[in-house]
Amino acid sequence: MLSLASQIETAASSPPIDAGERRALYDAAKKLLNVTEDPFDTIYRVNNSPMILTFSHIACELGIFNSLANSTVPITTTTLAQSSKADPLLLSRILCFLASHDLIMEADENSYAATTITRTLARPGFKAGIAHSFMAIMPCLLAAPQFLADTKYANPDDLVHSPFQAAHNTKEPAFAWAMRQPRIMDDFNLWMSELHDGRKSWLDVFDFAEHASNPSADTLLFVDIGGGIGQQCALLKKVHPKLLGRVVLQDQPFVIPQAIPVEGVEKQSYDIWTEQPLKGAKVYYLRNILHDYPDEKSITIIQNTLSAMSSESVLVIDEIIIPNKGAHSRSTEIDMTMMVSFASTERTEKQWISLLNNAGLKVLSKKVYNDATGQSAIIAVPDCSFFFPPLPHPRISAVRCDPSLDV
Ligand SMILES: C[S@@+](CC[C@H](N)C(=O)[O-])C[C@H]1O[C@@H](n2cnc3c(N)ncnc32)[C@H](O)[C@@H]1O
Repeated sequence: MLSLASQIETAASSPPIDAGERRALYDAAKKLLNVTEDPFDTIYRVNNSPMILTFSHIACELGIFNSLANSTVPITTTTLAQSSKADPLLLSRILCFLASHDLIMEADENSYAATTITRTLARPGFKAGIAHSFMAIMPCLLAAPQFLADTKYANPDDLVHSPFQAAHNTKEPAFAWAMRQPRIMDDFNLWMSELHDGRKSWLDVFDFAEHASNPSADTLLFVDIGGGIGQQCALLKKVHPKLLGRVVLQDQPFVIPQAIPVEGVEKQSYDIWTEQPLKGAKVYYLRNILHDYPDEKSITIIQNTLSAMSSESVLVIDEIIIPNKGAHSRSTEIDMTMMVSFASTERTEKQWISLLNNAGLKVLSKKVYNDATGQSAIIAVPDCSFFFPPLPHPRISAVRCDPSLDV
């Protein structure tokens, strides 16, 4: 055992560079931690976990991670107090806490330096993520126990009656409320951009060009329904710059003006509770929309889209699929966030299939593109057999004969 401990020490002082090797070592170390943790360590870790978020947020606001990350030499508490304008005594206590949790390194008495974690926390998008979690989500988590007790532990499914409304003292849905909070929206958008920037996306697992099959300039190529500020339209244009056809971003009237300007992307105000006005697009796309709503409302959104689909159309649903067994903590954490802030849900594979079938869709394929979160592209078309008289849909007839494609 001693030799294993010293091997771990060696690995810690010189971690592998290869991403795969690092991940394997990290996963193994986590397993080891879980089985070796002393009960007192467990209870203190659980009890005090909100402190990490709280004081990381405070340190971000004071610019501590940035100052350390930008310096090649350790910085004293006095200098950090001068640059942050915080009381040196207060700051010394916060720095001591951060160092004890390895978020920064104690180089000497009252002197600190950056670690890999410090540099991570100094990234603008990650800082924004911390601020968003602290200011928007944490109050909902605090309100959740009383809210769930008051509602007799019913599964929250009303987006204007969730811990969010109790926490933020509002009657509005979370998004409508957030739109009037510039700091929250700025942090959220920055955080979402950082989360998805340069990472795998649905376009890595869905062959858009093949599906579009030689579009012309006026082909309605892509409609991103509830597409927010238009990151996926921008991504599509970046990945397929030469593809002809119309790319349309749809969202609420107050969101559309905030969309990022991208040449060739049309913007349209559209309300998802009404029939889709753009008919016969090659690809309709819903990303992180259905997880905001319970099944009944999700079915309405899907059917409003379905009514516009032609035999050439597919619906791409870009959402987390939680495996029926063995979910990753990243996806269950997002599920809890959905519960407390939108009274909504991430869905398991079984729940997705049931929802989509009930909405009159047939799933052609589902492809996971982020193993940790289970974020996936679900490709679906109208299920002709659901309708009477049946709709002609060439893709369906082929698929329906091949039970191996059933997911
Ligand atoms: C969780 S965000 C997802 C945004 C984007 N699809 C993405 O994945 O980044 C939900 C989006 O749905 C939009 N939305 C909410 N209610 C809507 C409505 N009634 N009509 C159209 N869009 C709506 C919001 O404005 C927001 O942009």
